[in-house]
Amino acid sequence: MAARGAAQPRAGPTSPRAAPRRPAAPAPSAAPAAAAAPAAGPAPGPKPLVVVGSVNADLVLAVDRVPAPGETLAAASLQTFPGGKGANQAAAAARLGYETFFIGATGTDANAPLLRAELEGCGVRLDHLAATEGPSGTAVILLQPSGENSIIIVGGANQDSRSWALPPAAEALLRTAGAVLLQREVPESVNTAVAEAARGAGVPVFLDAGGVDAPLGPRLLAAVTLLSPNETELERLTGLPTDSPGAVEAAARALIGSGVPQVLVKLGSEGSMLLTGPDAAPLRQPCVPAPRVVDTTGAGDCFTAAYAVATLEGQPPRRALLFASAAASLCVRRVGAMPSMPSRGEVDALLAEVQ
Ligand SMILES: Nc1ncnc2c1ncn2[C@@H]1O[C@H](COP(=O)(O)OP(=O)(O)OP(=O)(O)O)[C@@H](O)[C@H]1O
Repeated sequence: MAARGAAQPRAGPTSPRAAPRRPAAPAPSAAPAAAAAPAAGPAPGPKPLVVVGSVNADLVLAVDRVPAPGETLAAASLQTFPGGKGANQAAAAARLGYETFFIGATGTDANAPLLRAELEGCGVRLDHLAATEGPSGTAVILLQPSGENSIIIVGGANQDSRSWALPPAAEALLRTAGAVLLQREVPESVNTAVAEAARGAGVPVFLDAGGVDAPLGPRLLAAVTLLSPNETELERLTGLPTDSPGAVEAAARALIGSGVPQVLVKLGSEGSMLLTGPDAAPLRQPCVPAPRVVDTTGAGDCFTAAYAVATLEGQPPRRALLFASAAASLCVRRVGAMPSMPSRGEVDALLAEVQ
């Protein structure tokens, strides 16, 4: 199975990027309402989305098979793709036209400029993208003819503590964001510190559960506003089965019972399910069918980011679920992770078609 956030080889060139635009509606926040702006001054703008997380170079080697110990094999091709769940989600949100900052770090290797350029091309604000001496996060993917992947991950800058000594301006950004979006490809201590800082300032924290197969610490869980696992992650986190809609709901309720205010479960082609509280009925959203599913890599990242954007724009939960499903449906129609994130225009056009 592909590493979460790892890109697959893509056939075509990177799709054209739309310039980010400001959202139409003001972003809701758990923070106390700000004092009204003086009549003569400019109205405060919508608050940005801040994504904190990983950025990777995915090196895809096409091989006949995995080499045996001591054996040297030739690869038929080598392709390098930008990836990492944090970068994928930042790219998805920016492509949807919402002002999005990415806080993370590349290394100082030859892949760093590629990663920076790809994020920039998607319209992501990189004011707080660090360059930590050493390798960038890297996934070496041995892609076999059967489609099976064997993967070696180099944490690189994503796991380097020097990447996470955040400057005061980045910390201030976290406290004034509309929402903070996290995943699990950086150290848990980083996620916990970021989530606590944001939550302490009244900023909603969305956590995508993908990235590492390990329990979530109680401090992180306590600081999260919305947790979004896929069904495998939900099963691992709760130890409960997720093999039927009823079982998924029961497992999601178990997470709510452990203190997480909202749970958004991604169910692949089965769609998604949102629980907004212990007594709330589940909101179920079928997927928006794709005429041809080409590559589901990054669909979960696209979905979580799109849901965060819709929420920041003030869309009610049911509408936000549909918006995220439409974005993810477009994502699975194209190859790759970051290159397959749809533009706002594409999502609006699909929504107009399916409504
Ligand atoms: N075959 C499909 N057709 C249409 N939409 C899909 C399909 N597969 C996934 N989606 C959409 O993408 C969303 C997220 O997909 P999925 O549940 O596979 O996330 P994930 O497991 O986190 O994915 P990944 O790890 O590949 O990023 C689904 O809730 C659904 O809306």
